[in-house]
Amino acid sequence: MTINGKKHLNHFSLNYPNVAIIDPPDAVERIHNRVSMLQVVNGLKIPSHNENFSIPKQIVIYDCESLSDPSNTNTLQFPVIAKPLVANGSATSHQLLVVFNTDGLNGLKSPLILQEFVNHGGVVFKVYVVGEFVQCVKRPSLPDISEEELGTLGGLLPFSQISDLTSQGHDTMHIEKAEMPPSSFVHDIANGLRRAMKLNLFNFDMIRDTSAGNRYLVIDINYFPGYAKLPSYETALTDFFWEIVHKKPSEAASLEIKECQDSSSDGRGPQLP
Ligand SMILES: Nc1ncnc2c1ncn2[C@@H]1O[C@H](COP(=O)(O)OP(=O)(O)OP(=O)(O)O)[C@@H](O)[C@H]1O
Ligand SMILES: [Mg+2]
Repeated sequence: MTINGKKHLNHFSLNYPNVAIIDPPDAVERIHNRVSMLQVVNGLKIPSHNENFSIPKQIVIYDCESLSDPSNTNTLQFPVIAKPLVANGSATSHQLLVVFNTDGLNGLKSPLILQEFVNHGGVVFKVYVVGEFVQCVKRPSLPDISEEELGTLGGLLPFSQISDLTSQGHDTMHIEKAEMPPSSFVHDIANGLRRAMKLNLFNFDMIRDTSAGNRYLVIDINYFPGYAKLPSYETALTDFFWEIVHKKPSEAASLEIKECQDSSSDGRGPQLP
């Protein structure tokens, strides 16, 4: 059954008043677009830390002809990553390219976003969220691109070929050595995103700027990611679902997300932590 939009959701909830809506479809839809996905990060307020977070500079291109006008792209510094605007799990929406100079812009297909590539030591921090459960893991990422290399590279390269650029591409020592971001910082961002997006089951990718060790950039948010890569995912997910199934509507009334989704008025049943 497809639930596509609020009208259907309300209809569904009225017919099945004891069914809990874990995450509303319109909130999931928001992270299927790489612009609205990261807007939420820009608006996020968390307690102060020595670390700060933002998103990489990016622009959206709806029409590739506009790429031939330098005034549309000269706010960005090369290299940039070209990402399809839509990020919905389809194979084409995850075909990314690194563009090294203006020549490379000719080979792109719209609609897309152009996002500045930030050197980050070849490590991405993947933060998994399951309700109030938060866990950060390190994973290999693209290698840094030096200014010297940049001058020698062609117009653009698909991601699959980037890891061959440097010897770091196949070496995992740098991942083991990489320091984790402070746990309280990660938790504050995760909880802030969970509330702002009104989603419980997602992960986000964060990188640490090599040139400023306390600067983190959120680059991607995925709904219901492959949790199998997360150690202990079975208990995190079963605890979460157990709590939902056993939570009475009256208990749910005091939960934070309830502020944003009034279940008593639309008959959706219990809302979630
Ligand atoms: N701005 C950036 N600077 C440097 N590296 C980046 C940047 N954006 C993305 N990357 C690298 O590219 C990878 C894929 O990017 P991203 O997650 O945005 O694409 P995706 O298609 O949504 O990927 P996935 O299918 O893993 O969710 C990241 O994990 C990271 O290694
Ligand atoms: Mg993604």
